[in-house]
Amino acid sequence: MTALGASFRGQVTLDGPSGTGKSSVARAVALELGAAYLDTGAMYRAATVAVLDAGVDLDDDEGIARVVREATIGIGTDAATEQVTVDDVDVTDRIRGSEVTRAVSPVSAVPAVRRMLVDAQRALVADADAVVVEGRDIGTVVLPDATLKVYLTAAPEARAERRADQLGVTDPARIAAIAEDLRRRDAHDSTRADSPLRPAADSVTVDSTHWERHQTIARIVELARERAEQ
Ligand SMILES: Nc1ncnc2c1ncn2[C@@H]1O[C@H](COP(=O)(O)OP(=O)(O)O)[C@@H](O)[C@H]1O
Ligand SMILES: Nc1ccn([C@@H]2O[C@H](COP(=O)(O)OP(=O)(O)O)[C@@H](O)[C@H]2O)c(=O)n1
Repeated sequence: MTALGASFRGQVTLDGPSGTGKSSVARAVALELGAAYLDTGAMYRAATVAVLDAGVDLDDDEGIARVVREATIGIGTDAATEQVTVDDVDVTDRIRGSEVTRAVSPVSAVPAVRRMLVDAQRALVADADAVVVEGRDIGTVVLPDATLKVYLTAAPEARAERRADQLGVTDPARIAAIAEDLRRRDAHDSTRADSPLRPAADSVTVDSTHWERHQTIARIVELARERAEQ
């Protein structure tokens, strides 16, 4: 049957390092496929807000796990809206701030935190006929039987430039600091013991270095429709 206009049923996972375009691309792919959407990074960021507000040390794995267990993280699966809450307080803007960005990798490396959030992620998408889920371990751990697994990459310079543009930063010294921050977080995410960032064996790598955003979106929609028809 023809792919054009056909409704998509299945799961698409999008993993990759920071600044490759996962969030913006995944949301657009979900809208185009008429699918639900889950930003798992936003969940780890919300957990980090709870940890920071509790004043727990970032070396204290047990303390971190206790705070995250007691926090109620609210996140929707509608690609058209973005709202994240912690204990009913809206943290949608705060989770993108530099304080949270600096602390999120150590919080997300705590195995007990990952177990809680992975369970929550599976529950959130369990009833969806079609869903796009993005993060670091979605194809490898959260949804190992997904219809299509994409590993999104881009050259480090392109990623830093995109993040700088997104934040409205033009000063070369600040762009260099953003690049260093991405490098440090990717190294932390890729080398942690529990569910490190890596491509799933059955993933398709999409390199967006020389592509416009719309080209990346079109390629992933095409791959998803092809896969769903097989
Ligand atoms: N292919 C692309 N070319 C140029 N800019 C892009 C591309 N993909 C995404 N962007 C931009 O890069 C920035 C970072 O994207 P984002 O979706 O936040 O990445 P991630 O979720 O992987 O960290 C956004 O401003 C986005 O619009
Ligand atoms: N599935 C996921 C998603 C995010 N994360 C963690 O959460 C952090 C923030 O994820 P994000 O997707 O919001 O980050 P960006 O790529 O948008 O910068 C990552 O650096 C990881 O440390 C994770 O461990 N597992």
